[in-house]
Amino acid sequence: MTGGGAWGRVAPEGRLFLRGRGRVVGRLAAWSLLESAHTFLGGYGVARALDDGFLAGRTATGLGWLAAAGAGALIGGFALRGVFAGLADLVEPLRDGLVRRAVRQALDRAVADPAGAGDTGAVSRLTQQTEMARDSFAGLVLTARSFVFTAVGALVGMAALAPVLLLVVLPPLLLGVAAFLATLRPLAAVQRRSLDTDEALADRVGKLAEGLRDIVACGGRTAVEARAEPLIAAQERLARTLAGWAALRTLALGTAGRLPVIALLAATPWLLGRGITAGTLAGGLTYLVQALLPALNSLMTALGSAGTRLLVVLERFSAPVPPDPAGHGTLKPEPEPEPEPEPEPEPEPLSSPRPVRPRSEAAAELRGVTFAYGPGAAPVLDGLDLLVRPGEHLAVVGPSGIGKSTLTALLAGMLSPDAGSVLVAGAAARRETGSTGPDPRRTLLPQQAYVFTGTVRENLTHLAVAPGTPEPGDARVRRAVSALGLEELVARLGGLDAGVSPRLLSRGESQQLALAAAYLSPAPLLLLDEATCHLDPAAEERAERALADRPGTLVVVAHRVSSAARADRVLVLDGTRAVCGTHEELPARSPLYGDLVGRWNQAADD
Ligand SMILES: Nc1ncnc2c1ncn2[C@@H]1O[C@H](COP(=O)(O)OP(=O)(O)OP(=O)(O)O)[C@@H](O)[C@H]1O
Repeated sequence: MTGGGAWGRVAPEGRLFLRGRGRVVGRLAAWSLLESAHTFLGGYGVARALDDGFLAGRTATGLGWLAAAGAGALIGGFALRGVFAGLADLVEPLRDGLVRRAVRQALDRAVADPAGAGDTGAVSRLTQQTEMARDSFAGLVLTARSFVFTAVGALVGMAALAPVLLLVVLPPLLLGVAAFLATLRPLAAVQRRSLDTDEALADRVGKLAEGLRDIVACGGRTAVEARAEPLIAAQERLARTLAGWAALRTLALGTAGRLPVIALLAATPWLLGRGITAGTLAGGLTYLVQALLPALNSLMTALGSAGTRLLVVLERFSAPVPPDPAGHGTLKPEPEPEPEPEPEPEPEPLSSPRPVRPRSEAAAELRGVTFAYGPGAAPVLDGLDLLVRPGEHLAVVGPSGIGKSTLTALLAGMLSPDAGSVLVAGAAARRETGSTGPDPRRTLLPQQAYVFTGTVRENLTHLAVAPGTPEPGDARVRRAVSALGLEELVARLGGLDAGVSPRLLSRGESQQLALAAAYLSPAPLLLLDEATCHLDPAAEERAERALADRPGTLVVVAHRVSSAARADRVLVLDGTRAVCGTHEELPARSPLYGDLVGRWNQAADD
């Protein structure tokens, strides 16, 4: 929406509001007229005091005229009292009307979307924004009225002193005011867009912050950055535009405020030549410097700040209430760029130009790894050796808190060992600081699945998006969906290009989407840290088999014995001891594993 559009919606309502309040406006105008008398007397008194009094040697007359000007100031003060009383009658009904409207909007939204998060902006509209509108409106009425009646008093005064003064003063004054007024609409439009973009950015960054750990762990930085960047760039552009308009406004203010004074001073010899007296000149300057310019200054400041603020706030109140199942409020961010068309032909999984491990080396290796969370803490892993073969499916089991997640974090390069080394594809596991984008060597899926607001397709392919690598094509995405058995879920969500709202998904459904994303990831090593814990045994089996069949190595932190039984080998963590072997041979070598299997079988028999 543009500022012009906002104005178009707000202006008729504003006219309607004022039309119903003719008497209040009339009372305000009457009090303000008294202010004009004050302005008139200010300049006229000075001119007469000089010409008829002090310069003519009649000091008493001069003092008399100055006293008259002073009395004008008293009248002005009295008038202002009446103005404030009238102002309350105009401003309070506006506030009441806005409060009523905010409540109606919140109710309408709740009725339109009973399952939604509700109108989250209603409280702000009811409190802060209503007060903001009231203050801005009061300030605007006060200054606009003051300017109009001061200008009337000053211009009538100049005309009474010598109409030729108007010839000199009016052109620069009108030029500056016109230039200033011309900046108002574009400025409001930019401010409105800037506010929208700022809110959209805050919304997006807030959501990203919630899943930051998972984004880093899953190597989703590039995909996430690609989505936030257009908003940041738009905000930067708007800030520059705003600064440009603000500079123009300052220039206009300077023209209207200072140029008439300079013009009057520059025209002094010409004016004196046409019989204008020193007192008349002093009176003209008094009108400009003491009345017109301060009033103009206040008006422009109020219009520039309170005016545009009022426009933006009122526009929010007059916004229709759209059904918003995602609960994102009524504001629209800058449109995001259309996604690039999908390149064809599509590459096969793992055949991307990224680093591919040589077949001969270990997929991952721990050599004498010791790790503790802190210098004084007991080590979680102590001298652990482990070699994960290329293409192997390894399950890690052990009691809660034994160090399974710590092990996957070391393999994911998120932690560094205190002693020993961790290698992935033959190189140190630690990710280089500053590296961005999906990790080309491995993908870690934590228990808390990362699903973001975007399309189903984006949620499935974000781990496969990297600079220089084409996105997976439709056929590959559908293969992943079918391998994981997600056809029904994808259909229910509305297809690959339908939007996903993470809060509407169950934890199991989120995990299934994340698993499909891992399936499409080209990284040769997949690390699943209880990433199937919200799936039923059948869905878990299907997912694990699909991921194990995918070219590459799979390490799974298993929370069911059935999951371990499917793996090529099982690593049992038991205290600081670790035993590794096949599901069949392990019960004889690890009492803990034997116990686990025994209890599992018994539960199955029951
Ligand atoms: N960030 C941390 N700071 C300090 N201690 C930690 C931290 N993370 C884990 N620990 C501790 O390290 C030990 C191993 O934790 P870890 O999460 O690796 O175990 P786990 O086997 O994965 O447990 P679970 O099966 O419950 O997830 C636990 O005692 C845990 O309390």
